[in-house]
Amino acid sequence: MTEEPAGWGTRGTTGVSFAATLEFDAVDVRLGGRAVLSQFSLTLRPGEIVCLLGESGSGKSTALRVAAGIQPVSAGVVRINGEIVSAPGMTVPADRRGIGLMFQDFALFPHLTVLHNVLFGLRKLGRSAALAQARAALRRVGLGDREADYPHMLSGGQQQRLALARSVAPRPGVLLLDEPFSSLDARLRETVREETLAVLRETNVTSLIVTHDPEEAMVLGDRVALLRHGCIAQIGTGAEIYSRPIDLSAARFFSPLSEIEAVVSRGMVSTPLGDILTPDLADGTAVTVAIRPAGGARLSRTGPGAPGRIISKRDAIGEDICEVTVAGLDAPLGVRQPASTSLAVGQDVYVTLNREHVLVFPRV
Ligand SMILES: Nc1ncnc2c1ncn2[C@@H]1O[C@H](COP(=O)(O)OP(=O)(O)OP(=O)(O)O)[C@@H](O)[C@H]1O
Repeated sequence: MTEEPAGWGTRGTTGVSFAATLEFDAVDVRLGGRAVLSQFSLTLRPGEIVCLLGESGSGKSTALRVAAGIQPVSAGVVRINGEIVSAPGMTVPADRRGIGLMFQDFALFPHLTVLHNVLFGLRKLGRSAALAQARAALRRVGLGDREADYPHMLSGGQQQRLALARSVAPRPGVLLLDEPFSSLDARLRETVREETLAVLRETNVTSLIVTHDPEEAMVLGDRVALLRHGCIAQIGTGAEIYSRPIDLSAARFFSPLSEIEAVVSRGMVSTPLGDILTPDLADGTAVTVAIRPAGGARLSRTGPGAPGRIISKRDAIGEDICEVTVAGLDAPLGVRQPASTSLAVGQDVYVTLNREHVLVFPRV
């Protein structure tokens, strides 16, 4: 097992795929008598990267298995490049869909060398073309000098790179990735994620990535689809979903929130942290005001602002994570802000809201 992985290969040297469209059209999947996917519709444009984000059990992996042809559908159709590949009673098998798969456990063949793991997916090519394509893919992920090794001789990060090389070497039209970084430690994950994204961009392969990590989805996806109970609750760019979540539960998915209940009066809601204009809501509407720890409120030693007191403070890398009591609030307010030596537990501070990171949802 190698502890320190070597760097990745030269960017821009991956073969290019003929990117395909992938379309789920009103797909239902029933398992064990329950609806796991329900009227699930989603279209990926050629070369687009879409992340499926959702709670455990929301149906993300099932959607991926449907696209892969491993899971039959109970209703609806799936099309790849306009051709129906799944319909009730008809499932084109995975190896005839022009897709690549990458799973969280990498699913490498332990008894095959690094090179033969990649060659496995290139059996349809002639020997010399397959070798050239496999070696180019291995060089691109920085494993050009490891082709005779076996997977167990690679570090976790290198195994991930081998899995990526193996899945893009055949130049699939669609690549399906299920939690591809979840087995890597946090330090490695960021680099591997960046380089994987570079490879996906270079190959221009249409990619559907399953993740339960909102930050990962925002970093990777051209669009992010938020799945809830087997159908898409919201879809948009990561920034759109983060800044304009459709409801409180979508907002909670991205970060913990401090929540204040209030009622709209004269076009605004009054909170212990100040007034918030709500021109789109009728007077008398009961709302939840949700404040994000990162950016929602700011602490300073001098006013203006609502007076509060820091009751806990943790040091994250470059950030302070504080809890602040404010008169009139039922629970302490969570605030993350750039690290400052001037803030300490027990200290009196002033709290100001940043409207851009404060969300107001009508209560249902
Ligand atoms: N073979 C099966 N029989 C019955 N229920 C199943 C079967 N496979 C999956 N399910 C159920 O379907 C639901 C969705 O599963 P799925 O694996 O797609 O969710 P997920 O969003 O990928 O979750 P996770 O993030 O935990 O992997 C879950 O409630 C699961 O228990």
